[in-house]
Amino acid sequence: MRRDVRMRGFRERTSVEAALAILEARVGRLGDERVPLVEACGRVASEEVTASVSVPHFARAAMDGYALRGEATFGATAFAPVALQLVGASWPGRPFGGAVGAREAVRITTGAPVPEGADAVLMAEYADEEPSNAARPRVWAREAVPPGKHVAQVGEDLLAGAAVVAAGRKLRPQDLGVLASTGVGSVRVIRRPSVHILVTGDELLPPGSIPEGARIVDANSLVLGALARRDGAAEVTVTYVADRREAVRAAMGGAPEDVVLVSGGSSVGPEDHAPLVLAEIGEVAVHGVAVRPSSPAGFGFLPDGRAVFLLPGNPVSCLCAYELFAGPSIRGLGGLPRAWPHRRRRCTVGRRIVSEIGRMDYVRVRIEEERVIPLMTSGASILTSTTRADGVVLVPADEEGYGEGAEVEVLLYD
Ligand SMILES: Nc1nc2c(c(=O)[nH]1)N[C@H]1C(S)=C(S)[C@@H](COP(=O)(O)OP(=O)(O)OC[C@H]3O[C@@H](n4cnc5c(N)ncnc54)[C@H](O)[C@@H]3O)O[C@H]1N2
Ligand code: MOO
Repeated sequence: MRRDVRMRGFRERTSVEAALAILEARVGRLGDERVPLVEACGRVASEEVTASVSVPHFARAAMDGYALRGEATFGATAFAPVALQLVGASWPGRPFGGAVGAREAVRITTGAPVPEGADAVLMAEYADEEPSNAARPRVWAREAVPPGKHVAQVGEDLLAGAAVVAAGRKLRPQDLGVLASTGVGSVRVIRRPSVHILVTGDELLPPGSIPEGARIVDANSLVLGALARRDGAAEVTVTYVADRREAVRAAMGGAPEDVVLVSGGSSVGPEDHAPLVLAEIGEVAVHGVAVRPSSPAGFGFLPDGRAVFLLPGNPVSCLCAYELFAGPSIRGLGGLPRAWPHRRRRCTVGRRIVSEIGRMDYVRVRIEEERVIPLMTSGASILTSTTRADGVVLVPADEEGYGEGAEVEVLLYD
């Protein structure tokens, strides 16, 4: 779709739902790569991993004591202990080589292989060993142990063939431990997207500068970069682009990253080149959304299908447009859930939240004594409205806001 809305304004605006449906249909998951387990935490498994061996793969002692045949201890009590011949020892990594006979026992420590012939472990607390200088040392059992007692059977933790992680699993620290215990050293995970932030605006100075004259300091690249990393982006590159069409075209066309975020220049002013350039080199799918703020937001696609997001320059609009459209797409590319990652809290409206039918509203709110208070703010250039707020309430297009006492869900900023 080619259209130049500059200085004409938006005739119609796309609903947020329709815009999201386009993104869902067109921005799929990236391919996968193999990474060593030490780098796999937080990554999303691209395929199911099954255990090729059981864990443990040998029966092992769960207590320090004596491996024996449970039957041999039947009837043993503190008053009538049963004597067993001590024939050796089994240590973790250094098993007992022989077999345990009917009235024999082997000294064993936790984690050591239970020798052939033995089926139970008598805890050291219930045994008395004869001094080791005895010719044929014996151990006295003061308690009976049934067969199986204190023996971890083969596959008790995990059976060979069982699923260890499912495809789509965001790997937890303990997943890495289980994978390693089955002999796995690396895992296939979904690639994390790279993101290029194109910052337009001749008035902008890079972060770290002191604002002076008519020049202000770029805030959007920091906000966008941090949001993209939150959403799983691997690398984030920032480029400052002059408000000239050729410069915007060169930057947008030359970006090799998986996603391009354009900050500013998205609206209908004569210097708003980004939508036009995108239409020239690719396709504008949406420009102008029924949402406040960030109504001039849009997005489209480069010829190879990579998404370009047109984010309004006003900092709150930029943040809002990112959260609505770019965030779900970046998460989706990396195999993460598209839904907003914010914690949510249900609260009662303490002061009326005003909205307009026909557009979604992104309302910054404070939570005071569990009551939701919308921040009175004059516009989308007031970035401190988002630092003073505890979170945001999204009012759908078919709601006229919420009256005092209504229950709403707050998406928390922290
Ligand atoms: N005739 C119309 N004018 C405007 C409309 C409209 O519908 N019709 N929409 C307004 C709305 S809403 C917004 S939002 C802005 C969006 O415009 P742009 O995306 O073209 O943004 P800029 O003009 O480049 O900048 C707007 C504002 O934000 C400041 N800015 C820009 N980049 C940054 C940055 N990286 N860090 C901090 N601040 C930034 C910039 O200096 C401007 O003050 O259009 C309205 N106009
Ligand atoms: O939405 Mo503009 O996006 O209000 O400042």
